[in-house]
Amino acid sequence: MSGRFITFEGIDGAGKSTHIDSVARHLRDRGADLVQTREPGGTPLAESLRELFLHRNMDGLTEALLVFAARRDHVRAVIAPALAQGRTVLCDRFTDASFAYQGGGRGMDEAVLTTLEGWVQEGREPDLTFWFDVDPAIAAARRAQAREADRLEQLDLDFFARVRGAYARRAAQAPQRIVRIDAARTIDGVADQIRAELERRGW
Ligand SMILES: Nc1ncnc2c1ncn2[C@@H]1O[C@H](COP(=O)(O)OP(=O)(O)OP(=O)(O)O)[C@@H](O)[C@H]1O
Ligand SMILES: Cc1cn([C@H]2C[C@H](O)[C@@H](COP(=O)(O)O)O2)c(=O)[nH]c1=O
Repeated sequence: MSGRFITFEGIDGAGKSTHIDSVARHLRDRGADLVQTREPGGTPLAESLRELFLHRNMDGLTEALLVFAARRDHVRAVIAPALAQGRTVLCDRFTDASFAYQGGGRGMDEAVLTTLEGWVQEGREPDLTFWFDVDPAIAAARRAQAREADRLEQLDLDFFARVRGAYARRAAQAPQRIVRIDAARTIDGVADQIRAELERRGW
């Protein structure tokens, strides 16, 4: 039996990383054999591409080609084998981020992204995606408290408003898969929403 593939999405600083470990604990306590990973990244090659992606200037198409190249290696080497073994994969970002950042944020043609998605994923997509939705100004304030900004995090609020809008459109297109989390709430309030969704699914 194929394992479950769960992804975590949202604008930078929405709070995804804060909650992935507790989702992992919740699922392990219920017997899941887990793989925790992230994008861009998750393999030595994809982590090298991540460093280039986060720190070198490039246009939207180059960004898309890099994240999908990293994804191809990650899917082949980590995600597909784990799912084939019946393991649960928790991934901090996946292809929804490409539609949100390169599509919504950079204005890339979605048809190009859809073609890359088809080549790279060969029909595989997440079973469940938690979309951490928060106002870009709140996310920016959280990031400013937490760390130095990387290349994308230095972009303005309009960029993140476009990214957020693209996530909202993706969620509307896939309401069974993409679950909106109100990430403006307290950390405990966000954790409650996630736990409720996992329990609703009996996971
Ligand atoms: N609900 C919340 N309320 C207040 N602060 C929060 C909340 N969730 C997370 N934070 C804080 O905001 C900062 C960013 O959180 P986190 O790193 O989890 O975001 P992220 O979505 O993973 O960001 P990125 O995608 O850029 O890595 C951290 O300092 C975290 O402690
Ligand atoms: C997968 C993916 C990611 N991005 C962007 C989104 C973030 O700004 C960074 C990753 O950093 P994080 O700390 O892991 O959130 O990369 C993107 O633009 N396109 C993608 O497909």
